Order: sequence, then C-alpha cells, then structure tokens
Amino acid sequence: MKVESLEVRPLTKEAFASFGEVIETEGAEMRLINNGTTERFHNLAHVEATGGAARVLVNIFRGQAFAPPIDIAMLERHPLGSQAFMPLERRPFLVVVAEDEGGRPGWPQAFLAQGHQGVNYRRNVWHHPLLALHASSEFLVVDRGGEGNNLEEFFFEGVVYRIEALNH
Ligand SMILES: NC(=O)N[C@@H](O)C(=O)O
Ligand code: NI
Repeated sequence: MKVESLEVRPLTKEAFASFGEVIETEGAEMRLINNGTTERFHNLAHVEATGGAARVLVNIFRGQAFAPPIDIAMLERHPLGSQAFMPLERRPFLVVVAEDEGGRPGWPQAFLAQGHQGVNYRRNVWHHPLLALHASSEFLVVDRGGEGNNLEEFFFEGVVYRIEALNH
C-alpha cells in the first residue's frame, strides 16, 4: 500500500470556495434584528435538497475523536443535496475534500477548521465523513432527506493519504 503524505492547511473561504462555504461570522453580512438586540449573520451557506420527496434535515452528529496519524482511505459525496457541519462545542475539526476527476476524487485536500468555523459541502462534493479532533464532539448537521440514494463512496486503491500532523 502506497502512503502519500497530506499537508493540512488553515480553512479559509477562498481556499474552500470550489467545495462549498465556510460558515463563520467573520466577513459575513450582519443585520441588526429584534429591536437591535440580536445580530443576524445572514445567508452563510446555500442548502440544496433535490430529488424525490426532498426535504432539509437538521441533525446532531456526535463524532468520535481522531488523532494523527489519520489515514484517508476513502471519500464520499451526496449527489442529491448539500451537507453542513457546525461545531457545537467549539473544537477544531478536520475537513478533507477533493475535486472530481471524471467521476472519482482527485488528490485530497485537508483543512483544519477552527472551533468557530463550520463548512457546507456543496451538493456532490467529495469529502471525508466527519473527523472530530481532541475529544468526542457534537456538530449541528444540515443535510438532505428524501427518496433515492444520496451517498456515493469511493475507496482509494493501493494508496492512502496520511495526515501526520495538524500543523496549525
Ligand atoms: N453518513 C452521514 O450521514 N454522514 C456523512 O455523510 C458525513 O459526511 O459525515
Ligand atoms: Ni457526508
């Protein structure tokens, strides 16, 4: 099995732009509402839910903690809807995505999300299932329910992509 080293970069809107949105208050449009008592950080992510009986689901995922070395052996995608993860316990977590190359993921890209950042994977974007860090952590997850198969998985053959350190 070939082992390729994967670097981890900080999660930024710009770096993540081709995969979806970064959910954070920084740089967001803020609207004062509720008679000035509440700041609304408006329209942070585009939620997509397509296909038969499509509806938007609000979930909580409690993810077990991963620690380096972390091997990325597979990625998945959801052809019928987007999927957003927002940390509820303000811990950093790992985001691994890849561009699509002819129906399979290209070289994975790893990002370290800070505890105040969430991500929204655009519909059909290759990503790794939840990778919580440091301790079991809960996330608010907004994704798609409905008919049909909304999960496509790809298992790399002969290679794993290893994250040796979280760097940041
Ligand atoms: N399967 C599931 O609901 N979770 C994954 O899609 C994930 O990205 O964690
Ligand atoms: Ni997913």
